[in-house]
Amino acid sequence: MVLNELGARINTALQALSREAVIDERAVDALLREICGALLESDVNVRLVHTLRQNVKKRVDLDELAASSNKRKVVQSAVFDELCRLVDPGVQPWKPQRGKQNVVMFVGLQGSGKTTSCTKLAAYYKRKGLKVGLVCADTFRAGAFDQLKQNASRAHIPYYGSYTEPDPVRIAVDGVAQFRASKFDLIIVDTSGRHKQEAELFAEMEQIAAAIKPHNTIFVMDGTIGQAADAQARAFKQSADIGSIIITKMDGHAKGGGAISAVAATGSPIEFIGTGEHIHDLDAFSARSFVSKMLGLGDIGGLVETVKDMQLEKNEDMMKNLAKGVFTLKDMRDQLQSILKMGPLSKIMGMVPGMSPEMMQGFDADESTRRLRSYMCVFDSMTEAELNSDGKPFENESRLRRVARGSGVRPVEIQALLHQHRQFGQLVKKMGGPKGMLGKMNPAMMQQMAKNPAAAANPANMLKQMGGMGGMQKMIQQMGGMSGVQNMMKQMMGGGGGGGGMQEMMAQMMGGGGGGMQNMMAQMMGGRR
Ligand SMILES: Nc1nc2c(ncn2[C@@H]2O[C@H](COP(=O)(O)OP(=O)(O)OP(=O)(O)O)[C@@H](O)[C@H]2O)c(=O)[nH]1
Repeated sequence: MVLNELGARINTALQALSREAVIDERAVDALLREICGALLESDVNVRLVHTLRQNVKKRVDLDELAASSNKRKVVQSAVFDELCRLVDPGVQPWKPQRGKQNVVMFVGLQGSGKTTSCTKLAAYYKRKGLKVGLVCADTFRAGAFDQLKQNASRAHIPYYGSYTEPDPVRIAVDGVAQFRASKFDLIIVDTSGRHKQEAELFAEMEQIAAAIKPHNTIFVMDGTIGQAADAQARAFKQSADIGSIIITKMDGHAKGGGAISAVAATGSPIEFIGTGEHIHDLDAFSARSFVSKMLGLGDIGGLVETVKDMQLEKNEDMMKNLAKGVFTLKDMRDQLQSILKMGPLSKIMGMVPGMSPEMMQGFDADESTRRLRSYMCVFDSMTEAELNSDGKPFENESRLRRVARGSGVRPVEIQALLHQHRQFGQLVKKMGGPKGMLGKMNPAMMQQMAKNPAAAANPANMLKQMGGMGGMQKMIQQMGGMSGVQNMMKQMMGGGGGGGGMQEMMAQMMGGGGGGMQNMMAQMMGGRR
C-alpha cells in the first residue's frame, strides 16, 4: 500500500464516521479497526499501532464527553493528533547555526540514497544562503566519489574527495579542515554504506565521528524497506549519535510505515523526506504537514516555505512593473524560471490544500516541466529589447520564425506562450495603474507580501490590502468574474495541458472559501503563476 492509499483509507474511515447517526463505542471501534488495519498493512510496527489505538480510546471517553460536545470532531482530532505523534518524537531537529561552521555527517546503508541526499541537503541550504561544501568519505564503494562529484558539480557545490587515499577518516578530517579554512558555513560529510548492518560499517562510522566531531549525524533510510526499518534504525542508533533522519524514496511505492517505525526506534525526528531523484526533491518534514498531506488536506506550511525560498522580494523590477500594470516577457521568464528552480510542479501542486491525487489526474507534471524548459530556450533566443517588450515585436512573423529556429521550439508553441503572456499582461494592466489593486499597493507592501506569504494569506491582512470586501468584489469584476480567474490560472499552468482534472482543481481553489482565494492571491502577488 503506498502512502497515498494509506491516507485515502484513513480518510474514508473518518468520513464514514461523519455519516454515523450516533457516535458510540461501536462506531469508534469500527473506525479504529479500519485505521489500525491500514497502518499495519503499511508496515507500521505493531506496537505503535497498538499504542495509537489505546491513546485514541483514552482521549475519547464517550461517557465523559458532555452530551452537547461534538463527539465526531473529538474523535477525528484525536486520530489526527495520534497519527502526528507516530511521526513526531517531540524533539526539534538540529538546524545549522548562522555564523558558525557547522559539520554534519551522513550515515546509512548502501543504496539508501545517502549520497543523493547529501547533495540535496547541500542545495537546500545553499538556496537559504549558506556556503556549503561536500566531503566524500566513502572509500568502500568504487565510484562513490565520482557520483558525489557529478551531483555536486551539477548543483555548483564545492566538494572534496580523493581517488588515492584509502582511509576514510583521513579524507573526512582533511575535507572538513579545508572547508573550515575557507570559512564554509556548512560542511556535509558522506560516509560509506554496506549492504547490511555490519560491524565494520559501525566501527568506521564511530572512527569518523570521533575524528570530525559532527554537530549533527543524519541517518538516511530507504522508505521502501518496510518492516526491516525498525531493526535497521535501532542498530544505527546504537552506534551513532543520530540527531535526525532523512527518509528517501517516499515518491515511489513507499508504504511509509517503515519510516514511521524508525522514528519510534531512534527517538530522533525526521528532518526531511526524499521525494524523487531530482536535486530539489527534498521536503522539509513537519509531522502535521505530513499527516495533513497524506490525508489529502494539503500542506500550506510547505507551500509558504516554497514560496519564501523563491526569494521573490529580490525581483524588484517585476514588483515595480506589476504595480505600474506592466508585465514584460522578461517578467514572465523570471517567474517561470523561479518555478522551475523549485523542482517538479507535481510537488508544488501536492501542497495545495484540497489537491487530492485524483485531481492531479490529467495534469502531467513532467510534461508541464518539459514545456517550461522549452519556454526558457525561447526566452534565451530573444534579444534584450524583445524580452523587455510586451510581445509586440513578434507580430512580425520573421522575428517569430527566427526565435523558433534559435530555440528549436515550433512557432505554434511560441505563439501559445505569447498568448499566455498577453492574457496575463492584460490582467496585470487591469489590476495595476494608480486605480488598480496592484497599483494601490506600494512597492514596500508588495515586497513584504512576497517575503511573508503566510501573513499575506491571512484573511484579515489580505482583505485590508484589497480595500475591504468592496475592493475584493471590484477586483474579481476586473478579472472577468470567477470564470475569468479560473481561466487565467489554467492558462498560466501550462497552456491548457491540464484538462478536466486541472479545471476541477482550479474550481476547488476558487471554491475553497476565503482560503482558496487568499492563497491564489498570495501566489499571484509573488507572481507565482
Ligand atoms: N525515487 C527516488 N530515488 C532516490 C531518492 N533518493 C535516492 N534515490 C536513488 O536511489 C539510488 C541510490 O542512491 P545513492 O545516493 O547512490 O545511495 P547511497 O546510500 O549513497 O549508496 P552508497 O553510496 O552505495 O552507500 C540512486 O539511484 C538514487 O537516484 C528518492 O528520494 N526518490
